[in-house]
Amino acid sequence: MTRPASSALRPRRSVLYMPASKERALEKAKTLDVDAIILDLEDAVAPAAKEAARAQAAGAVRDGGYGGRELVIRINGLDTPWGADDLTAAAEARPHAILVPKVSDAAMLEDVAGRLYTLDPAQEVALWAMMETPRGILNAAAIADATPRLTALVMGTNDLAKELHSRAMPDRQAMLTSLEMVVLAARAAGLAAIDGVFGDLNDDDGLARECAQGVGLGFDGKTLIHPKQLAAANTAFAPAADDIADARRIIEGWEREDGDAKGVVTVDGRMIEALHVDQARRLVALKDAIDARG
Ligand SMILES: CC(C)(COP(=O)(O)OP(=O)(O)OC[C@H]1O[C@@H](n2cnc3c(N)ncnc32)[C@H](O)[C@@H]1OP(=O)(O)O)[C@@H](O)C(=O)NCCC(=O)NCCSC(=O)C[C@H](O)C(=O)O
Ligand SMILES: [Mg+2]
Repeated sequence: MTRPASSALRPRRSVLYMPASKERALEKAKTLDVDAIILDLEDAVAPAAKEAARAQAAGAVRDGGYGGRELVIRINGLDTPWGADDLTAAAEARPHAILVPKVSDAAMLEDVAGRLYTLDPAQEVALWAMMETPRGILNAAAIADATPRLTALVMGTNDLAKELHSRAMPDRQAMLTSLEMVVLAARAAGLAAIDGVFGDLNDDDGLARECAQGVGLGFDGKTLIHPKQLAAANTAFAPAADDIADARRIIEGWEREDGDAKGVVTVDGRMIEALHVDQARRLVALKDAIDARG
């Protein structure tokens, strides 16, 4: 089985949550410089508003108008009164992906994938998994391999901190093991890895530091909660101009020196092997994908 088309390399620098109950936010998202949008039916929506939010999320996806932005609906868990109907409505609306909350083991995701198969046998809709429970983190590798529908793992650092009984610490020290395990699992299975949210809307320096840390850990992008956070993530997770120029020099040097035949060459005095060329090509492809999104 192949992965859904939305698993192709695409920018996920900025992934913005919005409560699907907020019509104004859904409309505003059409104008924002954002790579992906999560229409939330779960924790940001009060129980009394769940059904209206579900209808509004499905309607927004069906009506479109979001251009090249990736559209994701976060459903409620299948163990809640809303989860099964959310899954049906989301699958029928055909977003790029459905985000499953609080995934604790592979069986949970297999269950969702099994139900989704009857709703979307052509497998157009991908699955994303929230990594936000201690069991989920411990099972990260098995979750990442649970179904070919899965294309991204998303950190849920708020729920995880709650479950761990951990405290906010400098540089997210209490989260580091979990963050690294999720990046490891995602990379081993060829999935995207998206970092958790930064909750303080007035701390621009803190957001920039946390984005830089996410880049360093290997994440593809960051989940966000407000439009004012977009620029920081778009900048931090995009390849820098110097890195792109360097990548192009590596690719050109490799081709000029016939690296495929030699196995190893030097470019500007540096040893270059095929792995460096792969890295360089990935960076250039990401930059092209960002430019193509417009
Ligand atoms: C945090 C907010 C509740 C703040 O709302 P508000 O005070 O209304 O913001 P502003 O007045 O500053 O809004 C200015 C304009 O921007 C639009 N807006 C605001 N937020 C969003 C958004 N997220 N997406 C799109 N547009 C947004 C407003 O409509 C205003 O527009 P205009 O009228 O044209 O000027 C609010 O930002 C918010 O609800 N954020 C999202 C909260 C959310 O979705 N939370 C759930 C995900 S977090 C989570 O669960 C993580 C994970 O599971 C874990 O465990 O860690
Ligand atoms: Mg959560």
